[in-house]
Amino acid sequence: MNPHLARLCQLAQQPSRRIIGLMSGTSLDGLDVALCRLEGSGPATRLTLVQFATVPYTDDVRTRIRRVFARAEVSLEELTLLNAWLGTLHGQLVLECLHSWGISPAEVDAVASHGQTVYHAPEHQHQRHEYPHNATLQLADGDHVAVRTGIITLSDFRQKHVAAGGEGAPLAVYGDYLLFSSSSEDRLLLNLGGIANFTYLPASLDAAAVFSTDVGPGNTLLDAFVRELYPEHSYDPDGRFAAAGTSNAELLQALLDHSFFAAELPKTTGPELFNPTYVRAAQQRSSTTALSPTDLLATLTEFSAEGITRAAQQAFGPEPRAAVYASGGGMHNPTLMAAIKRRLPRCRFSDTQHLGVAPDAKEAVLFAVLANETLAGSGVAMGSGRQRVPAVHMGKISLPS
Ligand SMILES: Nc1ncnc2c1ncn2[C@@H]1O[C@H](COP(=O)(O)OP(=O)(O)OP(=O)(O)O)[C@@H](O)[C@H]1O
Ligand SMILES: CC(=O)N[C@H]1[C@@H]2OC[C@@H](O2)[C@@H](O)[C@@H]1O[C@H](C)C(=O)O
Repeated sequence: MNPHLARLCQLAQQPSRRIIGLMSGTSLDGLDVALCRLEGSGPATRLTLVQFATVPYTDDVRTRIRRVFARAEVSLEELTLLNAWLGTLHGQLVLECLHSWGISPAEVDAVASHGQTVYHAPEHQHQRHEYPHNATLQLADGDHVAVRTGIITLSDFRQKHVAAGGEGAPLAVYGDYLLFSSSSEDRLLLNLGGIANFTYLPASLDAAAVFSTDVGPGNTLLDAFVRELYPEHSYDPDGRFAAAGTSNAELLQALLDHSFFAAELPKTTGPELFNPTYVRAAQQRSSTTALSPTDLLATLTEFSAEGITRAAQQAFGPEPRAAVYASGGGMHNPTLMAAIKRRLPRCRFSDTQHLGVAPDAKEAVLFAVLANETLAGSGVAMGSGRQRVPAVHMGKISLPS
């Protein structure tokens, strides 16, 4: 028997596993590396975050990813080269993190690697009728991570979700449900990444009512315009630029004038739609092309907050009431957080640290949970409910040799 397969069987039967979750999100700020200890599986899962680091990307890495990122047309050569290069880079960054933590690769059971989304194409967005299905593409091939680290690697989690009829995202729902459900309160797990999304976890613990949805832009538009208007910054530091401006009602209205906001939940989106071209078209339509930089950023901040609010109202009526636990980089932007809180006055706000998981680590942790389910679980069933995707095990398995 292939010794790696024997090792896989052994892993599946162990009472606990050490799994490194890797996430490289739409903000391209770096690679999140979360070393987790997972006991059990399914609703009995117990997670301990042992170590966490965000390894910042160099300008060179960002530039290479941006050459293909969210672009409908790219060089096929570039895409091919980047896929292998990013896989090796992610593997190397895992080794460097382990070295700095004083942990040897042999002490890790598996890597759960999300890779880098370069194009997300739900059917409602691509509208290519000759392809009547959803699609999404993540780079950083798992074989390269496995060979570089010597650790069994699970990767490319989103394809199975698409194959089972989903949009390939948000996958947060499965981990959120297993880790953060509580019978004491209705919870909204709000992640403010490049794209914002939330997971609803009812106090009833009814799996059929649980769902996760993208709601619109989080930081992606803010980051893009800050980079253009203030080249020395990559994001609006503590929301200061937006706080110095005034939101423009006409532009906000034009930004919200898209079928995505009325589409049924759950739904997904990405920077393929919400990008500077989208904003400029809205500025043209609303005759607001001459807006000052701070007024533009104030409006984009309100736009993100309003997208979240509309999705919450769509799900729960005009006055949503829940305990909101924030995560993702946008929670460090007080102007954005104030705009969200103002619109959802009946919600109570805190962050996932209060649930035992550092907010910046949450997405990487969730991929470790997905890998744990694939290795040792029996499948998180949500297909009968609002999420409308049958239970599937996600992630392809790469052996190190
Ligand atoms: N102090 C801060 N002030 C304002 N914004 C901040 C601050 N710190 C982080 N951010 C925002 O958070 C972003 C990074 O967020 P995060 O790492 O959650 O994104 P991501 O994981 O790439 O996104 P996604 O979840 O969409 O894949 C930064 O680009 C910036 O917009
Ligand atoms: C296609 C893709 O990579 N989507 C990401 C992105 O970043 C945030 C939002 O858009 C979410 O839908 C998803 O990531 C998280 C981790 C998810 O799947 O839950």
